[in-house]
Amino acid sequence: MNHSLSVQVKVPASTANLGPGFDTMGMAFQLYTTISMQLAETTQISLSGQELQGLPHDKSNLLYRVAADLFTRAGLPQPELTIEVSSDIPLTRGLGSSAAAIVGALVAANQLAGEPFTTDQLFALATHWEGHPDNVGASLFGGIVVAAMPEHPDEPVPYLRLPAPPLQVLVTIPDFQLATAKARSVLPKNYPKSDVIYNIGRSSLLVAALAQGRFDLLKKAMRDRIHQPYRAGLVPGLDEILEAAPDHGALGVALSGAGPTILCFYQTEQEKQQLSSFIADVMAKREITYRSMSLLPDSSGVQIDTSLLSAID
Ligand SMILES: Nc1ncnc2c1ncn2[C@@H]1O[C@H](COP(=O)(O)OP(=O)(O)OP(=O)(O)O)[C@@H](O)[C@H]1O
Ligand SMILES: N[C@@H](CCO)C(=O)O
Repeated sequence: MNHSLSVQVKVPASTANLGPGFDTMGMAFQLYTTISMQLAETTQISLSGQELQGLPHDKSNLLYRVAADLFTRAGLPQPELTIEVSSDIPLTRGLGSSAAAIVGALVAANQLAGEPFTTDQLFALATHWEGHPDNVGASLFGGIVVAAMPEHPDEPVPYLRLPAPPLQVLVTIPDFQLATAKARSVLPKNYPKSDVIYNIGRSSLLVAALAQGRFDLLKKAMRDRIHQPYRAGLVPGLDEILEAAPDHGALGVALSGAGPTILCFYQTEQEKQQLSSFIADVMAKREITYRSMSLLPDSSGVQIDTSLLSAID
């Protein structure tokens, strides 16, 4: 355990699924949560920024629980920690806030614990906490990560990373929260074979299209029958935007993660303007307030900055 180390990590937001790649594909964004962590006499958690309002300041905070679990798994005593966190990632909106928190807490705690775990082991731990590898993989490695759940909990997460595509993303973030657990509770237990085949075809095509830069295929490859149709009832306007955004400038369109954020890929300013006014019309018809952001993919994944406290004292 390194008592004199202070570590700061900067973790990107992410989108999951990209349409058909349910629980399998993630892409990181240049929008970040920053976490500083050091060993202390008593645990203190300070949160700054609008996005983190209402989260707990005690040991029930997700960041502390994840960090403390890493210490236990490393055979170390429960730590007392000073944690400072600030975030620009909207909470519970489908932009991977929980994945960024989990990845940040694991990576920071691993540094303080003397790096007992490899990055691939941290990926497995993050997947265990989040329940699926898509958002956490993107936050950890950056770019696009394609990953599958391991067949046994002790096995590594099989994954491949693709470079971030040279595309921009317009995210439409409705002014309401949608917890992942709720958005998963509306999904059926079983699917018709035709829907499963539909999604296998499209997610395979999507990975190949992204790998070869064939962005003309995104419109067709990003369609989905496994989760978006069931979640449409929770996200007003989603159906219409999924259907018509490609006719209004989108190269491809999907629900971001579990929603309610909707993402559209675009390349030119003209496409962005066209999309923005189409989405404004759809949302106005349903009286849904929202904010938009233009985001770029992140290629770096989690970034670690360590300093010895004695050096800065
Ligand atoms: N920085 C943070 N510190 C502590 N807890 C956090 C932090 N960020 C997120 N969380 C926890 O994660 C919850 C949100 O997780 P949830 O999976 O519902 O949404 P999301 O991760 O933003 O969206 P999605 O998984 O669809 O991309 C918050 O309610 C909070 O409990
Ligand atoms: N793949 C997950 C992402 C949200 O955590 C879902 O769609 O439920």
